[in-house]
Amino acid sequence: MTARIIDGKAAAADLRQRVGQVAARFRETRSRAPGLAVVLVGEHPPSAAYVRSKIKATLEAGMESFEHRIPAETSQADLIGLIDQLNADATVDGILVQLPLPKHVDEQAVLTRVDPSKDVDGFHPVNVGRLSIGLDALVPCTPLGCLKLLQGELGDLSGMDAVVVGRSNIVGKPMAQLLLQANCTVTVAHSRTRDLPGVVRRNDIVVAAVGRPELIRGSWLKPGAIVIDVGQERVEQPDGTRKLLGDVAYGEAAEVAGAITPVPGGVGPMTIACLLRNTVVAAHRREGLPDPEGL
Ligand SMILES: NC(=O)C1=CN([C@@H]2O[C@H](COP(=O)(O)OP(=O)(O)OC[C@H]3O[C@@H](n4cnc5c(N)ncnc54)[C@H](OP(=O)(O)O)[C@@H]3O)[C@@H](O)[C@H]2O)C=CC1
Ligand SMILES: Nc1nc(=O)c2c([nH]1)NC[C@@H]1CN(c3ccc(C(=O)N[C@@H](CCC(=O)O)C(=O)O)cc3)C=[N+]21
Ligand SMILES: [Mg+2]
Repeated sequence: MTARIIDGKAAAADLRQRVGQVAARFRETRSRAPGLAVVLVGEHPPSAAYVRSKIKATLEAGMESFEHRIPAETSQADLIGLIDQLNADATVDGILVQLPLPKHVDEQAVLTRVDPSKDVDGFHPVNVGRLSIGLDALVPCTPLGCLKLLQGELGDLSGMDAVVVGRSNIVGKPMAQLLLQANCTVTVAHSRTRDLPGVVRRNDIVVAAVGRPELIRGSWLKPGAIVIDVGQERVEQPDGTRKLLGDVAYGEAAEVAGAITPVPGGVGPMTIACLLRNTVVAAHRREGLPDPEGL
Protein backbone atom coordinates (compact mmCIF):
# COMPACT_ATOMS: atom_id res chain seq x y z
CA MET A 1 0.00 0.00 0.00
CA THR A 2 1.18 3.52 -0.71
CA ALA A 3 -0.27 6.22 1.50
CA ARG A 4 -2.08 9.24 0.14
CA ILE A 5 -0.07 12.37 0.87
CA ILE A 6 -2.10 14.89 2.82
CA ASP A 7 -1.24 18.23 1.23
CA GLY A 8 -1.11 20.66 4.13
CA LYS A 9 0.23 23.42 1.94
CA ALA A 10 -2.80 23.24 -0.34
CA ALA A 11 -5.25 22.98 2.57
CA ALA A 12 -3.56 25.98 4.19
CA ALA A 13 -3.70 28.03 0.98
CA ASP A 14 -7.41 27.25 0.73
CA LEU A 15 -8.10 28.25 4.35
CA ARG A 16 -6.03 31.42 4.00
CA GLN A 17 -7.99 32.39 0.92
CA ARG A 18 -11.30 31.95 2.79
CA VAL A 19 -9.92 33.92 5.75
CA GLY A 20 -8.96 36.66 3.29
CA GLN A 21 -12.54 36.86 2.02
CA VAL A 22 -13.91 37.11 5.55
CA ALA A 23 -11.30 39.76 6.42
CA ALA A 24 -12.30 41.80 3.35
CA ARG A 25 -15.95 41.79 4.46
CA PHE A 26 -14.89 42.77 7.98
CA ARG A 27 -12.87 45.71 6.61
CA GLU A 28 -15.89 46.94 4.68
CA THR A 29 -18.36 46.79 7.56
CA ARG A 30 -16.04 47.87 10.39
CA SER A 31 -13.78 50.30 8.46
CA ARG A 32 -10.69 48.68 9.90
CA ALA A 33 -8.76 45.47 9.33
CA PRO A 34 -8.58 42.62 11.85
CA GLY A 35 -5.25 43.10 13.66
CA LEU A 36 -2.70 40.60 14.97
CA ALA A 37 0.11 41.60 17.32
CA VAL A 38 3.14 39.30 17.42
CA VAL A 39 5.59 39.59 20.29
CA LEU A 40 9.07 38.18 19.77
CA VAL A 41 11.42 38.31 22.74
CA GLY A 42 15.08 37.89 21.82
CA GLU A 43 16.77 36.61 18.70
CA HIS A 44 16.18 32.80 18.75
CA PRO A 45 16.68 32.26 14.97
CA PRO A 46 13.93 29.67 14.33
CA SER A 47 11.43 31.86 16.23
CA ALA A 48 12.43 34.87 14.15
CA ALA A 49 11.82 32.83 10.98
CA TYR A 50 8.37 31.63 12.15
CA VAL A 51 7.43 35.17 13.09
CA ARG A 52 8.43 36.44 9.65
CA SER A 53 6.20 33.89 7.92
CA LYS A 54 3.31 34.69 10.28
CA ILE A 55 3.59 38.42 9.53
CA LYS A 56 3.76 37.83 5.78
CA ALA A 57 0.68 35.59 5.88
CA THR A 58 -1.21 38.14 8.03
CA LEU A 59 -0.62 40.92 5.50
CA GLU A 60 -1.49 38.63 2.56
CA ALA A 61 -4.85 37.87 4.19
CA GLY A 62 -5.66 41.60 4.33
CA MET A 63 -5.15 41.91 8.06
CA GLU A 64 -3.06 44.34 10.03
CA SER A 65 0.17 43.15 11.64
CA PHE A 66 1.77 44.75 14.69
CA GLU A 67 5.27 43.50 15.30
CA HIS A 68 6.94 43.86 18.70
CA ARG A 69 10.54 42.68 18.77
CA ILE A 70 12.02 43.23 22.17
CA PRO A 71 15.44 42.34 23.61
CA ALA A 72 16.03 38.99 25.33
CA GLU A 73 16.96 40.89 28.53
CA THR A 74 13.52 42.54 28.81
CA SER A 75 12.20 42.06 32.33
CA GLN A 76 9.04 40.07 32.98
CA ALA A 77 7.40 43.25 34.32
CA ASP A 78 8.14 45.13 31.08
CA LEU A 79 6.86 42.23 28.98
CA ILE A 80 3.66 42.17 31.00
CA GLY A 81 3.45 45.93 30.53
CA LEU A 82 3.53 45.41 26.77
CA ILE A 83 0.79 42.74 27.00
CA ASP A 84 -1.38 45.18 29.01
CA GLN A 85 -0.85 47.83 26.35
CA LEU A 86 -1.91 45.38 23.59
CA ASN A 87 -4.91 44.24 25.66
CA ALA A 88 -6.05 47.88 25.87
CA ASP A 89 -5.53 48.60 22.16
CA ALA A 90 -8.86 48.33 20.31
CA THR A 91 -7.13 47.84 16.94
CA VAL A 92 -5.51 44.62 18.22
CA ASP A 93 -7.79 41.56 17.92
CA GLY A 94 -5.17 38.89 18.43
CA ILE A 95 -2.00 38.65 20.52
CA LEU A 96 0.64 35.98 19.94
CA VAL A 97 3.64 35.72 22.25
CA GLN A 98 6.14 33.56 20.39
CA LEU A 99 7.46 30.66 22.48
CA PRO A 100 9.90 29.75 23.91
CA LEU A 101 10.46 32.79 26.13
CA PRO A 102 13.84 33.51 27.77
CA LYS A 103 14.50 31.51 30.95
CA HIS A 104 14.12 34.45 33.36
CA VAL A 105 10.49 34.90 32.29
CA ASP A 106 7.63 32.86 33.78
CA GLU A 107 5.84 31.71 30.62
CA GLN A 108 2.52 31.00 32.36
CA ALA A 109 2.49 34.44 34.00
CA VAL A 110 2.81 36.06 30.58
CA LEU A 111 0.33 33.82 28.75
CA THR A 112 -2.22 34.28 31.54
CA ARG A 113 -1.97 38.06 31.19
CA VAL A 114 -3.27 38.01 27.58
CA ASP A 115 -6.94 39.01 27.34
CA PRO A 116 -8.68 35.64 26.66
CA SER A 117 -10.73 37.29 23.87
CA LYS A 118 -7.42 38.12 22.09
CA ASP A 119 -5.71 34.83 22.87
CA VAL A 120 -5.36 33.53 19.30
CA ASP A 121 -2.93 30.80 20.47
CA GLY A 122 -5.57 29.43 22.85
CA PHE A 123 -3.01 29.13 25.65
CA HIS A 124 -4.84 31.15 28.35
CA PRO A 125 -6.32 28.97 31.13
CA VAL A 126 -9.78 30.36 30.35
CA ASN A 127 -9.57 29.08 26.78
CA VAL A 128 -8.00 25.79 27.89
CA GLY A 129 -10.90 25.32 30.32
CA ARG A 130 -13.54 26.34 27.81
CA LEU A 131 -12.19 23.84 25.28
CA SER A 132 -12.22 21.09 27.89
CA ILE A 133 -15.89 21.63 28.79
CA GLY A 134 -17.02 22.11 25.19
CA LEU A 135 -17.69 25.87 25.15
CA ASP A 136 -16.68 28.16 22.29
CA ALA A 137 -12.99 28.82 22.79
CA LEU A 138 -9.99 30.02 20.87
CA VAL A 139 -8.24 26.70 20.16
CA PRO A 140 -4.46 26.26 19.76
CA CYS A 141 -3.49 26.60 16.10
CA THR A 142 -1.43 23.45 15.60
CA PRO A 143 -4.02 20.98 16.97
CA LEU A 144 -6.79 22.85 15.16
CA GLY A 145 -4.84 22.52 11.91
CA CYS A 146 -4.35 18.79 12.55
CA LEU A 147 -8.08 18.34 13.16
CA LYS A 148 -8.92 20.12 9.92
CA LEU A 149 -6.50 17.90 7.98
CA LEU A 150 -8.06 14.79 9.55
CA GLN A 151 -11.59 15.95 8.79
CA GLY A 152 -10.57 16.77 5.23
CA GLU A 153 -9.27 13.24 4.83
CA LEU A 154 -11.91 11.28 6.78
CA GLY A 155 -14.97 13.51 7.13
CA ASP A 156 -16.66 12.46 10.38
CA LEU A 157 -14.21 11.06 12.96
CA SER A 158 -16.90 9.55 15.23
CA GLY A 159 -15.95 6.24 16.82
CA MET A 160 -12.42 6.16 15.51
CA ASP A 161 -9.52 5.10 17.72
CA ALA A 162 -6.95 7.89 17.93
CA VAL A 163 -3.61 8.13 19.71
CA VAL A 164 -1.79 11.38 20.39
CA VAL A 165 1.89 10.81 21.11
CA GLY A 166 3.02 13.75 23.25
CA ARG A 167 1.21 15.65 26.04
CA SER A 168 2.51 19.21 25.83
CA ASN A 169 0.19 22.09 26.65
CA ILE A 170 0.62 23.56 23.17
CA VAL A 171 0.06 20.44 21.03
CA GLY A 172 -0.63 17.07 22.66
CA LYS A 173 -3.19 17.96 25.33
CA PRO A 174 -5.36 20.29 23.21
CA MET A 175 -5.14 17.78 20.34
CA ALA A 176 -6.54 15.08 22.61
CA GLN A 177 -9.38 17.41 23.68
CA LEU A 178 -10.31 18.18 20.08
CA LEU A 179 -10.31 14.49 19.10
CA LEU A 180 -12.47 13.67 22.12
CA GLN A 181 -14.90 16.38 21.11
CA ALA A 182 -14.93 14.88 17.60
CA ASN A 183 -16.07 11.59 19.24
CA CYS A 184 -12.85 9.63 18.87
CA THR A 185 -11.74 7.15 21.51
CA VAL A 186 -8.55 8.90 22.56
CA THR A 187 -5.29 7.60 23.99
CA VAL A 188 -2.57 10.03 25.04
CA ALA A 189 0.93 8.51 25.03
CA HIS A 190 4.11 10.07 26.44
CA SER A 191 7.63 9.28 27.58
CA ARG A 192 6.42 6.94 30.34
CA THR A 193 4.09 4.97 28.10
CA ARG A 194 4.86 1.23 28.17
CA ASP A 195 4.98 -0.44 24.77
CA LEU A 196 4.48 2.63 22.56
CA PRO A 197 4.63 0.50 19.36
CA GLY A 198 1.76 -1.66 20.69
CA VAL A 199 -0.30 1.42 21.59
CA VAL A 200 0.25 3.01 18.19
CA ARG A 201 -0.72 -0.22 16.42
CA ARG A 202 -4.19 -0.22 17.99
CA ASN A 203 -5.17 3.11 16.46
CA ASP A 204 -6.83 4.31 13.24
CA ILE A 205 -5.46 7.84 13.73
CA VAL A 206 -1.93 8.66 14.93
CA VAL A 207 -0.95 12.23 15.77
CA ALA A 208 2.78 12.44 16.53
CA ALA A 209 3.91 15.48 18.55
CA VAL A 210 7.03 14.27 20.28
CA GLY A 211 10.05 16.19 19.02
CA ARG A 212 12.07 12.98 18.46
CA PRO A 213 13.01 12.70 14.79
CA GLU A 214 11.60 9.54 13.14
CA LEU A 215 10.74 7.92 16.50
CA ILE A 216 7.60 6.31 15.07
CA ARG A 217 8.41 3.49 12.65
CA GLY A 218 6.39 2.13 9.76
CA SER A 219 6.20 -1.28 11.43
CA TRP A 220 4.33 0.25 14.41
CA LEU A 221 1.36 1.38 12.33
CA LYS A 222 -1.96 -0.33 11.77
CA PRO A 223 -2.23 -0.80 8.00
CA GLY A 224 -4.35 2.00 6.56
CA ALA A 225 -3.91 4.31 9.59
CA ILE A 226 -4.08 8.07 9.06
CA VAL A 227 -0.84 9.68 10.29
CA ILE A 228 -0.46 13.35 11.23
CA ASP A 229 3.16 14.31 11.88
CA VAL A 230 3.59 17.48 13.92
CA GLY A 231 7.33 17.05 14.53
CA GLN A 232 9.78 19.62 13.17
CA GLU A 233 13.40 18.89 13.94
CA ARG A 234 16.41 20.12 12.00
CA VAL A 235 18.87 17.22 11.90
CA GLU A 236 22.38 17.32 10.52
CA GLN A 237 22.88 14.80 7.71
CA PRO A 238 26.12 12.85 7.04
CA ASP A 239 26.94 15.33 4.24
CA GLY A 240 26.73 18.25 6.70
CA THR A 241 23.45 19.69 5.38
CA ARG A 242 20.52 20.10 7.76
CA LYS A 243 17.25 18.38 6.98
CA LEU A 244 13.83 19.03 8.53
CA LEU A 245 12.50 15.74 9.94
CA GLY A 246 9.20 14.80 11.50
CA ASP A 247 8.46 12.42 14.37
CA VAL A 248 7.52 9.66 11.92
CA ALA A 249 9.89 7.67 9.66
CA TYR A 250 8.12 8.95 6.57
CA GLY A 251 9.43 6.52 3.95
CA GLU A 252 8.52 3.44 5.98
CA ALA A 253 5.22 4.86 7.18
CA ALA A 254 4.09 5.76 3.68
CA GLU A 255 4.18 2.05 2.80
CA VAL A 256 1.77 1.10 5.59
CA ALA A 257 -0.41 4.14 6.32
CA GLY A 258 -3.60 5.04 4.47
CA ALA A 259 -2.62 8.70 4.42
CA ILE A 260 0.18 10.77 5.91
CA THR A 261 1.27 14.40 6.24
CA PRO A 262 4.74 15.23 4.92
CA VAL A 263 7.31 17.37 6.76
CA PRO A 264 7.63 20.05 5.54
CA GLY A 265 4.34 20.83 3.80
CA GLY A 266 1.92 19.19 6.26
CA VAL A 267 0.97 20.52 9.67
CA GLY A 268 3.30 23.56 9.65
CA PRO A 269 1.48 25.58 6.98
CA MET A 270 -1.89 24.73 8.57
CA THR A 271 -0.67 26.12 11.90
CA ILE A 272 -0.14 29.51 10.31
CA ALA A 273 -3.45 29.40 8.42
CA CYS A 274 -5.26 28.58 11.69
CA LEU A 275 -3.58 31.54 13.39
CA LEU A 276 -5.13 33.81 10.76
CA ARG A 277 -8.43 31.97 11.16
CA ASN A 278 -8.38 32.52 14.93
CA THR A 279 -7.53 36.20 14.47
CA VAL A 280 -10.47 36.88 12.16
CA VAL A 281 -12.78 34.86 14.45
CA ALA A 282 -11.53 36.83 17.50
CA ALA A 283 -12.15 40.09 15.61
CA HIS A 284 -15.77 39.07 14.90
CA ARG A 285 -16.46 37.98 18.49
CA ARG A 286 -14.91 41.15 19.87
CA GLU A 287 -17.15 43.27 17.64
CA GLY A 288 -20.23 41.26 18.66
CA LEU A 289 -20.61 39.82 15.16
CA PRO A 290 -21.66 36.19 14.58
CA ASP A 291 -18.81 33.77 13.88
CA PRO A 292 -17.85 33.78 10.21
CA GLU A 293 -19.10 30.65 8.45
CA GLY A 294 -16.97 27.97 6.84
CA LEU A 295 -13.73 28.58 8.72
N1 LIG B 1 4.17 22.02 12.94
C1 LIG B 1 3.91 22.90 13.90
O1 LIG B 1 3.19 23.81 13.67
C2 LIG B 1 4.49 22.70 15.25
C3 LIG B 1 5.45 21.75 15.44
N2 LIG B 1 5.95 21.49 16.69
C4 LIG B 1 6.90 20.38 16.81
O2 LIG B 1 6.23 19.30 17.42
C5 LIG B 1 7.13 18.56 18.26
C6 LIG B 1 6.57 18.49 19.67
O3 LIG B 1 6.50 19.81 20.19
P1 LIG B 1 6.01 20.12 21.70
O4 LIG B 1 4.69 19.48 21.92
O5 LIG B 1 6.20 21.55 21.91
O6 LIG B 1 7.16 19.29 22.49
P2 LIG B 1 7.43 19.07 24.05
O7 LIG B 1 8.87 18.79 24.14
O8 LIG B 1 6.81 20.14 24.85
O9 LIG B 1 6.62 17.72 24.35
C7 LIG B 1 7.03 16.49 23.83
C8 LIG B 1 6.14 15.37 24.34
O10 LIG B 1 6.60 14.15 23.78
C9 LIG B 1 6.79 13.20 24.81
N3 LIG B 1 7.92 12.32 24.51
C10 LIG B 1 9.23 12.66 24.45
N4 LIG B 1 9.97 11.59 24.14
C11 LIG B 1 9.12 10.55 24.01
C12 LIG B 1 9.29 9.18 23.68
N5 LIG B 1 10.48 8.65 23.46
N6 LIG B 1 8.17 8.41 23.62
C13 LIG B 1 6.96 8.93 23.84
N7 LIG B 1 6.75 10.21 24.14
C14 LIG B 1 7.82 11.02 24.22
C15 LIG B 1 7.03 13.99 26.08
O11 LIG B 1 6.64 13.19 27.17
P3 LIG B 1 6.69 13.71 28.71
O12 LIG B 1 5.52 14.61 28.87
O13 LIG B 1 6.55 12.43 29.48
O14 LIG B 1 8.01 14.39 28.86
C16 LIG B 1 6.15 15.21 25.85
O15 LIG B 1 4.84 14.97 26.31
C17 LIG B 1 8.48 19.28 18.11
O16 LIG B 1 9.20 18.64 17.07
C18 LIG B 1 8.09 20.68 17.69
O17 LIG B 1 9.10 21.32 16.97
C19 LIG B 1 5.50 22.18 17.78
C20 LIG B 1 4.55 23.17 17.64
C21 LIG B 1 4.01 23.54 16.36
N1 LIG C 1 3.08 31.24 20.66
C1 LIG C 1 3.47 30.33 19.78
N2 LIG C 1 2.57 29.83 18.92
C2 LIG C 1 2.95 28.88 18.00
O1 LIG C 1 2.10 28.39 17.21
C3 LIG C 1 4.31 28.46 17.97
C4 LIG C 1 5.20 29.02 18.89
N3 LIG C 1 4.75 29.94 19.79
N4 LIG C 1 6.50 28.65 18.91
C5 LIG C 1 7.03 27.70 17.95
C6 LIG C 1 5.99 26.75 17.42
C7 LIG C 1 6.36 26.13 16.10
N5 LIG C 1 5.39 26.58 15.15
C8 LIG C 1 5.45 26.34 13.77
C9 LIG C 1 4.72 27.05 12.84
C10 LIG C 1 4.86 26.84 11.48
C11 LIG C 1 5.75 25.90 11.01
C12 LIG C 1 5.92 25.72 9.54
O2 LIG C 1 5.34 26.43 8.75
N6 LIG C 1 6.77 24.74 9.09
C13 LIG C 1 7.06 24.49 7.67
C14 LIG C 1 8.56 24.35 7.44
C15 LIG C 1 9.36 25.52 7.89
C16 LIG C 1 10.86 25.30 7.70
O3 LIG C 1 11.26 24.89 6.60
O4 LIG C 1 11.59 25.52 8.67
C17 LIG C 1 6.43 23.20 7.21
O5 LIG C 1 6.22 22.30 8.03
O6 LIG C 1 6.17 23.07 6.02
C18 LIG C 1 6.47 25.16 11.92
C19 LIG C 1 6.30 25.36 13.28
C20 LIG C 1 4.51 27.40 15.77
N7 LIG C 1 4.78 27.53 17.07
MG1 LIG D 1 8.72 22.91 22.10
